[in-house]
Amino acid sequence: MLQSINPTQTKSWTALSEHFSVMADVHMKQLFSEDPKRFEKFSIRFSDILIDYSKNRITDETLKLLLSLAEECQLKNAIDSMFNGETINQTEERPVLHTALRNQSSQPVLVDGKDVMPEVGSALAKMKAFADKVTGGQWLGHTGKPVKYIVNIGIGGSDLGPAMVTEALKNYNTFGIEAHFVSNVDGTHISEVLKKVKAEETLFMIASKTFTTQETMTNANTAKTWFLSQGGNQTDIAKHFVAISTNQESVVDFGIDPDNMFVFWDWVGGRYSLWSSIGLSIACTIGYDNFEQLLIGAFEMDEHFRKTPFEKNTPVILALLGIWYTNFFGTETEAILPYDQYMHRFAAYFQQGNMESNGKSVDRSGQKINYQTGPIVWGEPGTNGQHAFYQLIHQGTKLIPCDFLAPAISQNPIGNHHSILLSNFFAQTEALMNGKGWDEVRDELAQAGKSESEIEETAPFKVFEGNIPTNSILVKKLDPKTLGSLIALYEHKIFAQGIIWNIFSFDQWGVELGKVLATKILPELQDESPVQSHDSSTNGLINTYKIMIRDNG
Ligand SMILES: O=P(O)(O)OC[C@H]1O[C@H](O)[C@H](O)[C@@H](O)[C@@H]1O
Repeated sequence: MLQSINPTQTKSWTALSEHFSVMADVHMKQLFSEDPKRFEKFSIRFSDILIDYSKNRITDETLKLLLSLAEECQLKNAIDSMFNGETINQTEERPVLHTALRNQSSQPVLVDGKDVMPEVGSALAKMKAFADKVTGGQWLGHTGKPVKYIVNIGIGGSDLGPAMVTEALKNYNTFGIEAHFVSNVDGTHISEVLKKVKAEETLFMIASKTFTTQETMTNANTAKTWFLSQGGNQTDIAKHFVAISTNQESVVDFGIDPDNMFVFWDWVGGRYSLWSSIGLSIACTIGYDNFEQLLIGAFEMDEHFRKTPFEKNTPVILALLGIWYTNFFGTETEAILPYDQYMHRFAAYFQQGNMESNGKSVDRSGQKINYQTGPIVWGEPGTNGQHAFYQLIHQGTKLIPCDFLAPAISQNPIGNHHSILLSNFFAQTEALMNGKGWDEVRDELAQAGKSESEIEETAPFKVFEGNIPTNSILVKKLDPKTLGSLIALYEHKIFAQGIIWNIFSFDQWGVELGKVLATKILPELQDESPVQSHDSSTNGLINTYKIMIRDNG
C-alpha cells in the first residue's frame, strides 16, 4: 500500500514556495556566469547517455529542497514497493511490474508470494522462437511464402509503443519485413494499410490486453473478412493471425488458435507493455536479439532508478524539475523535442505515458486535489518544430520547459546533415537560456545603420527574454539498448511524479466515460429517426449527421 501524503503539507513544499519567490526573477544567465562549474554540477552521465539539466532555473538550494520533498513524500519506499510487486495500482488492485518483463537479474519477482519470472521467461522464449521463424523466413503463409508484412492491430498502449519503437529502430530492420500499424476505428486507417500488403505474405497481430477494445475488435474482424476474401480460408487463419492478450477466452472466441496466442499479465499496464508480448511486432521486425537489447537498456535504467541516491538519480531529477515548474512556476505543458527523425513518435508515445498516468485530480486518499498534477505533453522532432511552434516558446506568454534529445552519431551520415542538425540542437537550448537582451538588439540595429528612433521602434520585437528551461539529453547513438534506457527513464520520471503528487498513476478511469457513451449512441445511428434523448447539441449533431447521410442517398 502506498501512503497518502499531501505534498503541499510537507515542510519542503513550504520551503520551496518561499524559495520560489526568490528564484522567480533569477536569470539563468546570471547563474551560469556566477558558477563556471554549473555544467559539471548539474549533469549526469549514465552509460551512453548524457543528461544536462544545468539550463534549469535552479540552484543548489532548489535541488536540496526538491530532494527533501522526494524524501518527505517517501519516494524511496514507493520505488521499493513497485519493484517488489506490492499492489500499488490500488484502484485496480494490481501490482505494477513492467520492470519484471526486463529483469535481467536472477532475483525472483513475487506477486502474491509467487515468482513471476519463470512465466516471463517462457513468454519471452515463445516470442523468441516465433520472431526467429518470422525473421528467418521460416514462418510460412498459406501459399508457402514467408512473411513480408506485419500488420499490428491495436490502440493506445497496444499500438503506440510498438509503433514508436519500430520507427525509432527502423535502421535495425534488416529482414525486409514491413511493419504497419492500424489503430483508428476510422475505416480509412485499415483500408489504406490493406492496400499496401498482400494477404498471403501478411501476418496480422491482434494486440489488445483486454481483447474487448471496440476499435481493435472492429479492425480485427475487418482484417479477418478481408483475408478470407483474398483467397485464404478458415484453416489458413492460423498461419496469418496471432493474438497478444491477457484474455485467452476472447482470443479463442475470435478464432485464433491458443498456440498462436502470446500472453502477458494484468500487472502490466497497457502504456507500459511494449516490453511484453505486445512488443512482438518489434521483435519480428528488428529481430529478437535487438528486442533483448531494448530490454537490457531498460533494465539498466531500472537498476539505476532503484539503487542510485536521488541526487544522482536521473528519473528522480527529471521528475523533480518537472514538479518545480508545474507547481511553483505554474507551467502547464512540457515539450519533448527529439532531434532525430527516427524518434518522430517519441513525444506521442509519452503523451499517453504521461497524460494517461498522471492526468488525475483525486489523491490517494480519494480527496479532490487543490494543486496541479500531470502536464500536457507534446512535441515534434527538431528541426521541424523550429519552423512551426518555437516562436511561442521563445517569445510567447507561456513558460514551456523543453526536453531536447539527440544522438551524437547519425545512422545516416550524409554530407553535413548531422552537424547542421546538432548545431540547431545546441543553438536552441543556448538561445532559450540566454535570450537576447536590449543592449544586444540595439547594438545589432545600430550596426545595421538604423537611426535612434528606428531602433526604439523595432527593438521591442527583437528582444528575447530567455530564461526558458531545457534539459538536454545527448546519446551516443540511438541503438536498441540506449532507446530502452531512454524509455525507462521517462517511465520512471512519470512514476516518481505520480508518487509526489499523491495520485495513482497506473489506472485510467477517465478513458471509460467516452467509451460507455459511444456504445449507447451506436445503436441510435442505425436508422433515420431523429433522436431526442440527449442535450440539444448532441441531438442536433446526431440528427444533422442522419440528414447528411440520408441526403447522400
Ligand atoms: O490493449 P487494450 O485492452 O485493447 O487497450 C488499449 C488501450 O485502451 C484503453 O482505452 C486505455 O486507455 C489504454 O490504456 C489502453 O492501452
